Amino acid sequence: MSHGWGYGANNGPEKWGEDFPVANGPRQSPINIVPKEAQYDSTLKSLKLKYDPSNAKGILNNGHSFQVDYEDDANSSILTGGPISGTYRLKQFHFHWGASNDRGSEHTVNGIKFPCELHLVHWNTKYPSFGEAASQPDGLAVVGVFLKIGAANPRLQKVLDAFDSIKTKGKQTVFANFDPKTLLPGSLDFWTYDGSLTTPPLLESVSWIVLKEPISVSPVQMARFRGLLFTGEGEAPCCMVDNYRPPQPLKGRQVRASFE
Ligand SMILES: NS(=O)(=O)c1ccc(NC(=O)CN2C(=O)C=CC2=O)cc1
Ligand SMILES: [Zn+2]
Repeated sequence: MSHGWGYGANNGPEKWGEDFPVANGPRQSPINIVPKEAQYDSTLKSLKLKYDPSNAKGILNNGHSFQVDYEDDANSSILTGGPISGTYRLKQFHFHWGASNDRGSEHTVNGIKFPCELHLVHWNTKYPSFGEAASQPDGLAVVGVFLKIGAANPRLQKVLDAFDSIKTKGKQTVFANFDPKTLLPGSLDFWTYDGSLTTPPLLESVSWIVLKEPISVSPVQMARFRGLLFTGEGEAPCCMVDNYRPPQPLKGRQVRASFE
């Protein structure tokens, strides 16, 4: 691709391998999760997420999604337990969604697509920085949460209310005092497998932790996600939708379940 990667016909997931050959690697993400083929692992610890809301810094439209960035210069917003060993720090969270409610998630369950998927991105503090960790096989841990159509989710409101300030690519605004734990479902039951970033550079450094229980989002709230733009101010507007990579080959990987 002579131009930057994206989700269009000329620069989308089917083309990423031209600039990022790891796209065809042995541990790519996302995947289709088949619960009946996941192995219950009683040695998996329960997930521990401890977030300090004051670590929230800002919210940014990066032209592929929007992300909420966190201060990560101390162990104040961390993930421990689950399949990982050691302490991983929250770096940012973001979402992937569809142009309509029949698609949008990256992971699927028995081939079912959800309209949206939340990713909470953490890096292993055994490495000096996110960038360093992102190039290591045990460098990152991403918690994935499915969103399903239902009642309006009041926990999303603060994020949605920031959209008017970050409509176009490159726009960002202050986003303070937000605890991402409020976005999690009641159960922390999860599936886990070794995978990758789902966007370029597609680095194979992610321990994926996908929660079984979805959270709700209303059709009106989903419509507001779709009001964001991939494009920058003054460019021909292109709605930020279908910013998801489809499931990738499992290539013999084992998916483990924290629950029976
Ligand atoms: N969709 S996903 O697999 O959770 C996924 C997660 C993360 C990234 N990339 C980054 O985090 C890039 N990045 C840096 O390198 C430093 C800050 C930052 O945002 C790409 C994909
Ligand atoms: Zn993501």
